[in-house]
Amino acid sequence: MEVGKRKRERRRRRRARKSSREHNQKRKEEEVAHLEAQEENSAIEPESKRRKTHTVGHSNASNFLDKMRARLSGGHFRMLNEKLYTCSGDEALKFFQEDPALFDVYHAGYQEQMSHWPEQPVNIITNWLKGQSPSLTVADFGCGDGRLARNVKNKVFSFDLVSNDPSIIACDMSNTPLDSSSIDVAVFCLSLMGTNFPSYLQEAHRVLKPCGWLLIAEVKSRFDPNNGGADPNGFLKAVCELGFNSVSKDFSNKMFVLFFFKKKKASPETKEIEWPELKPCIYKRR
Ligand SMILES: C[S@@+](CC[C@H](N)C(=O)[O-])C[C@H]1O[C@@H](n2cnc3c(N)ncnc32)[C@H](O)[C@@H]1O
Repeated sequence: MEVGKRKRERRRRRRARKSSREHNQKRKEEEVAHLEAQEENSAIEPESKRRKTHTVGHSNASNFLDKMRARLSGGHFRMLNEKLYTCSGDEALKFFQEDPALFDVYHAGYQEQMSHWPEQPVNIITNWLKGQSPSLTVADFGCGDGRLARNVKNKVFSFDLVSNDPSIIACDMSNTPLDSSSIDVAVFCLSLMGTNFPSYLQEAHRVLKPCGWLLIAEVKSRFDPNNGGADPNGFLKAVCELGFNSVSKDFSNKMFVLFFFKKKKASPETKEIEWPELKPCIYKRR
Protein backbone atom coordinates (compact mmCIF):
# COMPACT_ATOMS: atom_id res chain seq x y z
CA MET A 1 0.00 0.00 0.00
CA GLU A 2 1.42 3.37 -0.88
CA VAL A 3 2.24 5.83 1.99
CA GLY A 4 -0.69 8.21 1.33
CA LYS A 5 -3.23 5.38 1.37
CA ARG A 6 -1.86 3.97 4.69
CA LYS A 7 -2.07 7.41 6.31
CA ARG A 8 -5.68 7.83 5.21
CA GLU A 9 -6.56 4.36 6.60
CA ARG A 10 -4.97 5.18 9.99
CA ARG A 11 -6.90 8.49 10.15
CA ARG A 12 -10.17 6.67 9.31
CA ARG A 13 -9.60 4.11 12.11
CA ARG A 14 -8.77 6.86 14.63
CA ARG A 15 -11.99 8.71 13.73
CA ALA A 16 -14.02 5.49 14.11
CA ARG A 17 -12.53 4.81 17.59
CA LYS A 18 -13.20 8.42 18.70
CA SER A 19 -16.77 8.31 17.48
CA SER A 20 -17.38 5.00 19.30
CA ARG A 21 -15.95 6.48 22.55
CA GLU A 22 -18.17 9.55 22.18
CA HIS A 23 -21.16 7.36 21.50
CA ASN A 24 -20.59 5.32 24.73
CA GLN A 25 -20.02 8.46 26.77
CA LYS A 26 -23.24 9.98 25.42
CA ARG A 27 -25.16 6.80 26.28
CA LYS A 28 -23.84 6.89 29.88
CA GLU A 29 -24.76 10.56 30.24
CA GLU A 30 -28.27 9.89 28.95
CA GLU A 31 -28.65 7.03 31.43
CA VAL A 32 -27.55 9.22 34.37
CA ALA A 33 -29.80 12.09 33.25
CA HIS A 34 -32.69 9.63 33.03
CA LEU A 35 -31.99 8.34 36.55
CA GLU A 36 -31.65 11.86 37.86
CA ALA A 37 -35.01 12.78 36.39
CA GLN A 38 -36.57 9.72 38.03
CA GLU A 39 -34.79 10.51 41.29
CA GLU A 40 -36.36 13.99 41.20
CA ASN A 41 -39.75 12.27 41.37
CA SER A 42 -38.57 9.68 43.85
CA ALA A 43 -38.86 12.23 46.66
CA ILE A 44 -42.60 11.91 46.19
CA GLU A 45 -42.92 8.40 44.80
CA PRO A 46 -43.11 5.54 47.30
CA GLU A 47 -40.14 3.14 47.25
CA SER A 48 -42.31 0.13 46.28
CA LYS A 49 -43.63 1.95 43.20
CA ARG A 50 -40.11 3.03 42.22
CA ARG A 51 -38.87 -0.55 42.42
CA LYS A 52 -41.63 -1.74 40.08
CA THR A 53 -41.04 1.02 37.56
CA HIS A 54 -37.33 0.39 37.39
CA THR A 55 -37.29 -3.39 37.31
CA VAL A 56 -35.16 -4.57 34.42
CA GLY A 57 -34.59 -8.15 33.38
CA HIS A 58 -30.83 -8.12 33.25
CA SER A 59 -29.28 -8.49 36.73
CA ASN A 60 -26.10 -6.51 35.92
CA ALA A 61 -28.18 -3.63 34.65
CA SER A 62 -30.33 -3.80 37.74
CA ASN A 63 -27.23 -3.77 40.01
CA PHE A 64 -25.92 -0.79 38.13
CA LEU A 65 -29.25 1.02 38.48
CA ASP A 66 -29.45 0.17 42.19
CA LYS A 67 -25.97 1.59 42.73
CA MET A 68 -26.77 4.72 40.74
CA ARG A 69 -30.02 5.18 42.65
CA ALA A 70 -28.28 4.81 46.03
CA ARG A 71 -25.66 7.32 44.91
CA LEU A 72 -28.29 9.81 43.77
CA SER A 73 -30.41 9.53 46.92
CA GLY A 74 -27.19 9.85 48.96
CA GLY A 75 -26.61 13.06 47.01
CA HIS A 76 -30.13 14.24 47.86
CA PHE A 77 -29.50 13.56 51.55
CA ARG A 78 -26.23 15.49 51.54
CA MET A 79 -27.91 18.44 49.82
CA LEU A 80 -30.75 18.52 52.40
CA ASN A 81 -28.33 18.05 55.28
CA GLU A 82 -26.24 20.97 54.07
CA LYS A 83 -29.40 23.06 53.68
CA LEU A 84 -30.39 22.40 57.32
CA TYR A 85 -26.94 23.41 58.57
CA THR A 86 -26.75 26.60 56.54
CA CYS A 87 -30.17 28.20 57.00
CA SER A 88 -32.20 29.44 59.94
CA GLY A 89 -34.92 27.36 61.61
CA ASP A 90 -37.80 29.34 60.09
CA GLU A 91 -36.32 28.99 56.59
CA ALA A 92 -35.93 25.24 57.17
CA LEU A 93 -39.56 25.04 58.33
CA LYS A 94 -40.78 26.82 55.16
CA PHE A 95 -38.54 24.64 52.99
CA PHE A 96 -40.01 21.38 54.32
CA GLN A 97 -43.56 22.76 54.43
CA GLU A 98 -43.32 23.25 50.66
CA ASP A 99 -42.29 19.64 50.11
CA PRO A 100 -42.72 17.48 53.25
CA ALA A 101 -41.69 14.34 51.29
CA LEU A 102 -38.11 15.68 51.30
CA PHE A 103 -38.11 15.14 55.06
CA ASP A 104 -38.38 11.35 54.44
CA VAL A 105 -35.50 11.57 51.97
CA TYR A 106 -33.44 13.40 54.61
CA HIS A 107 -34.26 10.87 57.32
CA ALA A 108 -33.60 7.82 55.13
CA GLY A 109 -30.12 9.23 54.40
CA TYR A 110 -29.61 10.20 58.04
CA GLN A 111 -30.44 6.68 59.26
CA GLU A 112 -28.04 5.25 56.66
CA GLN A 113 -25.24 7.50 57.96
CA MET A 114 -26.05 6.65 61.57
CA SER A 115 -25.90 2.94 60.86
CA HIS A 116 -22.10 3.41 60.52
CA TRP A 117 -21.80 4.96 64.00
CA PRO A 118 -20.78 2.40 66.65
CA GLU A 119 -23.12 4.04 69.15
CA GLN A 120 -26.12 6.33 68.69
CA PRO A 121 -26.33 9.32 71.04
CA VAL A 122 -30.13 8.98 71.20
CA ASN A 123 -29.62 5.58 72.89
CA ILE A 124 -27.26 7.08 75.50
CA ILE A 125 -29.86 9.75 76.28
CA THR A 126 -32.63 7.14 76.39
CA ASN A 127 -30.63 5.08 78.91
CA TRP A 128 -29.86 8.15 80.99
CA LEU A 129 -33.59 8.97 81.12
CA LYS A 130 -34.41 5.41 82.13
CA GLY A 131 -32.24 5.98 85.20
CA GLN A 132 -34.32 9.05 86.18
CA SER A 133 -37.84 9.29 87.53
CA PRO A 134 -40.45 8.45 84.86
CA SER A 135 -42.46 11.40 86.20
CA LEU A 136 -40.00 13.89 84.62
CA THR A 137 -41.52 15.72 81.64
CA VAL A 138 -39.26 15.82 78.59
CA ALA A 139 -39.05 18.05 75.51
CA ASP A 140 -37.20 16.49 72.58
CA PHE A 141 -36.07 19.36 70.33
CA GLY A 142 -35.49 18.05 66.77
CA CYS A 143 -36.80 14.60 67.56
CA GLY A 144 -36.48 13.10 64.03
CA ASP A 145 -38.66 10.00 63.97
CA GLY A 146 -39.52 10.44 67.66
CA ARG A 147 -37.72 7.34 68.90
CA LEU A 148 -36.81 8.87 72.27
CA ALA A 149 -40.51 9.21 73.13
CA ARG A 150 -41.17 5.62 72.03
CA ASN A 151 -38.49 4.18 74.30
CA VAL A 152 -39.09 5.83 77.67
CA LYS A 153 -42.02 5.91 80.09
CA ASN A 154 -41.82 9.69 80.56
CA LYS A 155 -44.21 12.15 79.00
CA VAL A 156 -42.20 13.43 76.01
CA PHE A 157 -43.15 16.42 73.85
CA SER A 158 -41.48 15.77 70.49
CA PHE A 159 -40.76 18.62 68.08
CA ASP A 160 -39.52 18.63 64.52
CA LEU A 161 -39.97 20.51 61.26
CA VAL A 162 -42.33 17.87 59.84
CA SER A 163 -44.68 15.56 61.67
CA ASN A 164 -45.16 12.08 60.28
CA ASP A 165 -46.71 10.90 63.51
CA PRO A 166 -49.54 12.44 65.54
CA SER A 167 -47.29 12.49 68.62
CA ILE A 168 -44.77 14.80 66.89
CA ILE A 169 -45.46 18.53 66.86
CA ALA A 170 -44.34 20.27 63.67
CA CYS A 171 -42.75 23.64 64.40
CA ASP A 172 -39.54 25.58 64.34
CA MET A 173 -38.10 24.67 67.72
CA SER A 174 -37.13 28.25 68.51
CA ASN A 175 -40.85 28.75 69.06
CA THR A 176 -42.61 25.79 70.68
CA PRO A 177 -46.16 25.81 72.05
CA LEU A 178 -44.92 24.79 75.54
CA ASP A 179 -45.67 26.87 78.64
CA SER A 180 -42.79 28.60 80.37
CA SER A 181 -41.16 26.64 83.23
CA SER A 182 -43.17 23.49 82.45
CA ILE A 183 -40.46 20.95 81.49
CA ASP A 184 -37.95 18.92 83.52
CA VAL A 185 -35.60 17.77 80.73
CA ALA A 186 -34.79 19.44 77.38
CA VAL A 187 -32.98 17.26 74.85
CA PHE A 188 -31.07 18.34 71.72
CA CYS A 189 -29.73 15.21 70.10
CA LEU A 190 -27.65 16.24 67.03
CA SER A 191 -30.24 18.92 66.35
CA LEU A 192 -28.43 22.26 66.83
CA MET A 193 -28.40 22.57 63.07
CA GLY A 194 -29.76 26.00 62.17
CA THR A 195 -27.57 29.09 61.93
CA ASN A 196 -29.72 30.58 64.72
CA PHE A 197 -29.06 27.66 67.12
CA PRO A 198 -28.75 29.99 70.19
CA SER A 199 -32.47 30.78 69.81
CA TYR A 200 -33.24 27.03 70.26
CA LEU A 201 -31.31 27.04 73.53
CA GLN A 202 -33.10 30.23 74.60
CA GLU A 203 -36.41 28.46 73.99
CA ALA A 204 -35.22 25.48 76.07
CA HIS A 205 -34.30 27.91 78.86
CA ARG A 206 -37.78 29.46 78.70
CA VAL A 207 -39.67 26.14 78.94
CA LEU A 208 -37.44 24.47 81.56
CA LYS A 209 -38.31 24.58 85.24
CA PRO A 210 -35.59 25.96 87.54
CA CYS A 211 -33.00 23.15 88.07
CA GLY A 212 -34.35 21.41 84.93
CA TRP A 213 -31.89 19.43 82.81
CA LEU A 214 -30.50 20.48 79.42
CA LEU A 215 -28.88 17.61 77.48
CA ILE A 216 -26.96 18.31 74.28
CA ALA A 217 -25.39 15.67 72.03
CA GLU A 218 -23.49 17.05 69.05
CA VAL A 219 -21.18 15.81 66.33
CA LYS A 220 -17.66 15.82 67.79
CA SER A 221 -15.97 17.58 64.87
CA ARG A 222 -18.15 20.63 65.51
CA PHE A 223 -16.24 21.02 68.79
CA ASP A 224 -12.76 20.38 67.48
CA PRO A 225 -10.97 23.77 67.34
CA ASN A 226 -8.05 22.14 65.50
CA ASN A 227 -10.38 21.35 62.64
CA GLY A 228 -12.39 24.55 62.32
CA GLY A 229 -14.77 23.51 65.10
CA ALA A 230 -15.85 25.62 68.07
CA ASP A 231 -13.92 25.86 71.31
CA PRO A 232 -15.98 23.70 73.73
CA ASN A 233 -15.14 26.08 76.58
CA GLY A 234 -16.50 29.04 74.61
CA PHE A 235 -19.72 27.09 74.04
CA LEU A 236 -19.98 26.09 77.73
CA LYS A 237 -19.41 29.71 78.77
CA ALA A 238 -22.16 30.96 76.42
CA VAL A 239 -24.68 28.33 77.64
CA CYS A 240 -23.86 29.23 81.26
CA GLU A 241 -24.39 32.92 80.50
CA LEU A 242 -27.79 32.02 79.12
CA GLY A 243 -28.72 30.76 82.60
CA PHE A 244 -27.37 27.23 83.06
CA ASN A 245 -24.75 25.52 85.22
CA SER A 246 -22.53 22.99 83.50
CA VAL A 247 -22.86 19.60 85.23
CA SER A 248 -20.69 17.39 83.03
CA LYS A 249 -19.24 16.94 79.57
CA ASP A 250 -18.27 13.70 77.90
CA PHE A 251 -15.79 13.62 75.02
CA SER A 252 -15.10 9.88 75.29
CA ASN A 253 -17.12 8.90 72.23
CA LYS A 254 -15.39 9.03 68.83
CA MET A 255 -18.36 10.50 66.98
CA PHE A 256 -20.22 12.80 69.36
CA VAL A 257 -19.89 14.90 72.51
CA LEU A 258 -22.40 15.10 75.33
CA PHE A 259 -23.06 18.11 77.54
CA PHE A 260 -25.25 18.07 80.65
CA PHE A 261 -26.46 21.35 82.14
CA LYS A 262 -28.98 22.38 84.78
CA LYS A 263 -31.02 25.55 84.61
CA LYS A 264 -30.02 28.10 87.26
CA LYS A 265 -32.62 28.90 89.91
CA ALA A 266 -32.43 32.63 89.32
CA SER A 267 -32.70 34.31 85.93
CA PRO A 268 -29.39 35.74 84.71
CA GLU A 269 -28.99 39.45 84.13
CA THR A 270 -29.62 40.28 80.50
CA LYS A 271 -26.42 40.74 78.56
CA GLU A 272 -25.12 40.12 75.07
CA ILE A 273 -23.83 36.54 74.80
CA GLU A 274 -20.91 35.76 72.52
CA TRP A 275 -21.87 32.47 70.85
CA PRO A 276 -19.19 30.51 69.03
CA GLU A 277 -19.96 29.50 65.48
CA LEU A 278 -20.87 25.81 65.12
CA LYS A 279 -19.57 24.65 61.78
CA PRO A 280 -21.95 22.74 59.53
CA CYS A 281 -21.54 19.01 59.76
CA ILE A 282 -21.26 17.90 56.16
CA TYR A 283 -21.26 14.15 55.57
CA LYS A 284 -18.73 12.78 53.13
CA ARG A 285 -19.66 10.70 50.13
CA ARG A 286 -19.28 6.96 50.85
C1 LIG B 1 -29.76 14.96 62.84
S1 LIG B 1 -31.45 14.82 63.13
C2 LIG B 1 -31.48 13.98 64.72
C3 LIG B 1 -32.82 13.39 65.04
C4 LIG B 1 -32.95 12.77 66.43
N1 LIG B 1 -32.76 13.75 67.46
C5 LIG B 1 -31.98 11.62 66.59
O1 LIG B 1 -31.03 11.75 67.34
O2 LIG B 1 -32.21 10.58 65.96
C6 LIG B 1 -31.82 16.47 63.58
C7 LIG B 1 -33.29 16.79 63.53
O3 LIG B 1 -33.46 18.13 63.97
C8 LIG B 1 -34.49 18.70 63.21
N2 LIG B 1 -34.39 20.17 63.23
C9 LIG B 1 -33.38 20.93 62.79
N3 LIG B 1 -33.68 22.23 62.94
C10 LIG B 1 -34.92 22.29 63.48
C11 LIG B 1 -35.77 23.36 63.86
N4 LIG B 1 -35.43 24.63 63.70
N5 LIG B 1 -36.97 23.05 64.41
C12 LIG B 1 -37.36 21.76 64.56
N6 LIG B 1 -36.58 20.72 64.22
C13 LIG B 1 -35.38 20.97 63.68
C14 LIG B 1 -34.25 18.13 61.82
O4 LIG B 1 -35.41 18.22 61.03
C15 LIG B 1 -33.88 16.69 62.14
O5 LIG B 1 -34.98 15.84 62.15
